Amino acid sequence: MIQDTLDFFTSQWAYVLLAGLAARVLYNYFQRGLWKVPGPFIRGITSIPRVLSAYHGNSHNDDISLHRKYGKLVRLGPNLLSISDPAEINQIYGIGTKFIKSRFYELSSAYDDEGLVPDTFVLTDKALHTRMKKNAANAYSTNGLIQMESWIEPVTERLVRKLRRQAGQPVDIASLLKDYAMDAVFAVTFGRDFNYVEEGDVLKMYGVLETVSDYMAVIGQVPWMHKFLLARPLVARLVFGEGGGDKEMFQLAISEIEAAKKKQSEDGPLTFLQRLLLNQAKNPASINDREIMTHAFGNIAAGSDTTAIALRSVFFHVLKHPHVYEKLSEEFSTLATPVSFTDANKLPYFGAVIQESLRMHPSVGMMLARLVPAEGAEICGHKLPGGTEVGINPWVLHRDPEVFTDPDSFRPERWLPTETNEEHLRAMNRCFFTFGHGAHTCSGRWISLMEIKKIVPTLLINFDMKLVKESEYGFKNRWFTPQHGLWVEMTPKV
Ligand code: HEM
Repeated sequence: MIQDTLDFFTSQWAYVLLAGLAARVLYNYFQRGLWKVPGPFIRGITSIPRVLSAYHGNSHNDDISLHRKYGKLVRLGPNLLSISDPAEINQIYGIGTKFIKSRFYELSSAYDDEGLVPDTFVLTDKALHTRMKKNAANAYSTNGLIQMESWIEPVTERLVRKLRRQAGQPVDIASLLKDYAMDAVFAVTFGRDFNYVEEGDVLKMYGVLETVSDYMAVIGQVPWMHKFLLARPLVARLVFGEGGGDKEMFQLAISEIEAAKKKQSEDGPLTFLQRLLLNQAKNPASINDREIMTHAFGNIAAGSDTTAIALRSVFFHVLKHPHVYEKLSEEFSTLATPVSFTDANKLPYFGAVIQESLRMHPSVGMMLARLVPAEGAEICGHKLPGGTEVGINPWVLHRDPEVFTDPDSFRPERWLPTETNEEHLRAMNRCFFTFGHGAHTCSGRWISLMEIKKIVPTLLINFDMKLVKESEYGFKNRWFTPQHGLWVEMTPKV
């Protein structure tokens, strides 16, 4: 009997394979009642088109097109739904939400001898997440920020000096801005930097961060594969080398903590790290060394590429639109030098230019994915079962014409009360997703805004800037959306 069955399967293997495949396709499509959600049929049966879209670095445009065709809720994969509906923001991302981060984030989770490193970016444990948010809140606050500002000053001066040396020839500021952002985030975090602006990637971190970002973008669409890939120590060693990847960054953060502990003082402008050590000295139970290390490491991983992308977007859009350049230069003429964050933060047109540049080109190009809680949820009129992966992609929401009129046009004026009424402005601000939203909103938002608000006026005050070789500007969506080829001619003003 058994032999007969085996004989049947071996002689008819092609049909058996086809039947298995058909069963899987049907299961994918009809599973969990998601078949009623609008979207292309193929997206409901397999993740392959989604993986390919991510691989080609164009998933933001694919997602925008799908939403324009299918509406506010679109099925992007068998268990993956994209949402572009302001009415659903609170339910999914609000402070008290029951939705947690999806398995997508496991791909960037780091582990040490004690287990999962408690990086707020990946935590699904709400209590631990709240503790981590709280124990560094004053270091990320605008109050803490003013203290950290002076640490960025030497980095800003260094960049200006370098650009002066390169005057008269086209300079690709895309890579320079990345070096600047790296030095700046090191400077505010540790009170010292590694002179990326002059020396380049001395710590060999760019390759690691790029690999992680590429990996998240593509394998993040099929996160079950992670356990066969970088989650395996052997594979991680093959990709990053012995002791490579996050381990070296941890080590760096740990040695900075040890050094900072030796010269701890409340005097002078505090760095991010000193602020956390002070919190620990005042209330040892509130934060331990491992948590301090995690925050410091998180700053470098989360705060360099993202800020560089934002800076490139601001410069690209300003240089591409001469009337914006002119208006901005006029506003900057009121600023004293060196430019202070407090002064720059008061300029309304500059604020609008930043907001619009970050709307046009958010640093994160894929959905901020969450899991529907076990009891299920109703989203855009559809009852979704627990465990469905849902999320809003900043690129999609920012191109929603119901929220942002003429969404493909760069128009800073839309953010000013002279053009947009209070109610609509509130709605636009709620849909501004560049820094995420709610419980997991970006902790370092003000650190990056401080960097932007200092370096943009500083460069435009010091140089006449002209965009050249515009066709070389572009980007691939790799979860992060890092642009390349921002060629500029810099002419010193004095
Ligand atoms: C323009 C620059 C930046 C952008 C566009 C940006 C964007 C984001 C986004 C979208 C998230 C939320 C991810 C999610 O919900 O899944 C996030 C989280 C985070 N960002 Fe940023 N970021 C920027 C700069 C920074 C900087 C400079 C730092 C640190 C110095 C930083 C630290 C963090 C941390 C720690 C989180 C995790 C917060 C949490 O989950 O509670 N970011 N960022």
